[in-house]
Amino acid sequence: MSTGTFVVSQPLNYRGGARVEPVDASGTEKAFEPATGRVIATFACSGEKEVNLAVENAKAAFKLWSKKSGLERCQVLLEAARIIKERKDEIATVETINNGKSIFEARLDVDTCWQCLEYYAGLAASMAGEHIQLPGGSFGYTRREPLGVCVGIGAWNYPFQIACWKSAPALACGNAMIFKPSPFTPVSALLLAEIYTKAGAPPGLFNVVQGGAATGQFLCHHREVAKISFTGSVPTGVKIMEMSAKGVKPITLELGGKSPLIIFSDCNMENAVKGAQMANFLTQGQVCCNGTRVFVQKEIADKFINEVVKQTQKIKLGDPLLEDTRMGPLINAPHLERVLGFVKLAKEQGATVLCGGEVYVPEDPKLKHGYYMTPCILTNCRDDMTCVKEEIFGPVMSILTFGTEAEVLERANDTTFGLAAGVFTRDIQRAHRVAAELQAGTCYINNYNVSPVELPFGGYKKSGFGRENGRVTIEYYSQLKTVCVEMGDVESAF
Ligand SMILES: NC(=O)c1ccc[n+]([C@@H]2O[C@H](COP(=O)([O-])OP(=O)(O)OC[C@H]3O[C@@H](n4cnc5c(N)ncnc54)[C@H](O)[C@@H]3O)[C@@H](O)[C@H]2O)c1
Ligand SMILES: C[N+](C)(C)CCCC=O
Repeated sequence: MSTGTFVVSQPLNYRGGARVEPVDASGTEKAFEPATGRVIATFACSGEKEVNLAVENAKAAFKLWSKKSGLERCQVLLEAARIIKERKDEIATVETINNGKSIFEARLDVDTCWQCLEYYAGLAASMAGEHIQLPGGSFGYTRREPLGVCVGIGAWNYPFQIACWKSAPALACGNAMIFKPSPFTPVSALLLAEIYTKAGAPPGLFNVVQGGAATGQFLCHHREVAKISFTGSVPTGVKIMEMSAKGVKPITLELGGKSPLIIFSDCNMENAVKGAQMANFLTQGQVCCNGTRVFVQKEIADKFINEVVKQTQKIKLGDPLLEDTRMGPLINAPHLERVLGFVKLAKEQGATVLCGGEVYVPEDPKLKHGYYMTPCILTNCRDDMTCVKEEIFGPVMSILTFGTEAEVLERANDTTFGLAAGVFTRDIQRAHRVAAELQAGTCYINNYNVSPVELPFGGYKKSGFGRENGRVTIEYYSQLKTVCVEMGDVESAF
């Protein structure tokens, strides 16, 4: 498949094990190919009736699935992981076309998806409660039980990955899921739905409903939805929290960030430069945990800046489906305008643009309506500038300098966000001391933005709560029942 050729003609909702059109479409949305600006799908948004039907389908599947043993659930997840691996190139291609990230990156994303399914398949088979001995031969035991119908709501930057990171632990624990992708990236979740069905999941176990805020609200308010896992911005996260409070529903919130990356003078310079690029330019900078506030110790600031600018200017930008491309277009025209607006404001507030920050028009004529910009590095930044305080969600790195460890820690933590942080140093004691002090859900030492599925991922402060990946996520998709067993007679108080 090449850029400029893909169109979706099949329905984009999935329920009861098949693609369907919503029964009560309320408005339509268009999905684009950011590389060309072409419309690749026009789809109907789901209304309340369609959401109700998805919940009914999910409930029916939950009845069957929740009775299965952990090993039986493990087998289905392993088969789904195997199919994802087998169809890796196809899934990555669809992701690249609809999101704009390079095919090189999209393939890495797909790896984190089948790995996630394999990981939770393993945990499904070993999930167990406890047995507790009580006086007189009585005893108690705990059962780890599923919650029921869970809702997943996703952002557009990692469409397939978000669907997998939510559904794999949910299904492993015995739940059913209804997933609502971002209306910007509706396509790849359907591939996951078909894969689960092919792998042996009962019809209705994993459903997809399309739409925007209104569809999301129907899902969140639904009486029979037991849990919501949300990935998106802080303002929407606040709304999700309000809706879940009304129904007393547990939620996981994976929200935005403005993470610090601290580079000490004793770092390995080559790795620090690579780390800063990993922290800022994956998926065109549209990454929640990006380390966009790059604090560099004064002694090495000039050398670091020269090197990071040199390496950034070499990044191959263009058609995201070409093998050697490393950065594609941003998600859409309004978002590109927004990111360019941040660069303009940064200049007005006194920052210096060392490279990039401009619209890029590739030579290939079919790409001329795409949403490209050159990766940008800002220096002469201050902590009070908008580019340093707000999540830009684009390829814009702000460099700040610092003197001491105490000073940089205070400045790094001076944010309402707390998703991630990073430190580059050769001093092993300092590395762990700094990681312990950073107020962030994930701290990287001498690397950035790697995502092993074995490690929990999630935020501190306004970046959210709850975790994805890792063993702990089982806690967020299950509940504990205590069974208390009397082996003697009742000693009544009356
Ligand atoms: N922490 C993480 O793991 C993580 C991962 C990816 C993205 N993000 C964050 O996501 C944001 C970018 O994504 P976005 O622009 O899609 O976010 P967004 O908040 O605009 O939308 C996220 C999802 O919520 C839905 N939605 C919007 N309003 C809703 C409502 N009132 N009720 C229910 N659902 C509603 C949208 O349709 C979409 O599916 C960034 O802030 C980024 O940092 C966080
Ligand atoms: C895979 N990453 C790079 C850690 C991103 C996770 C999801 C954030 O937007």
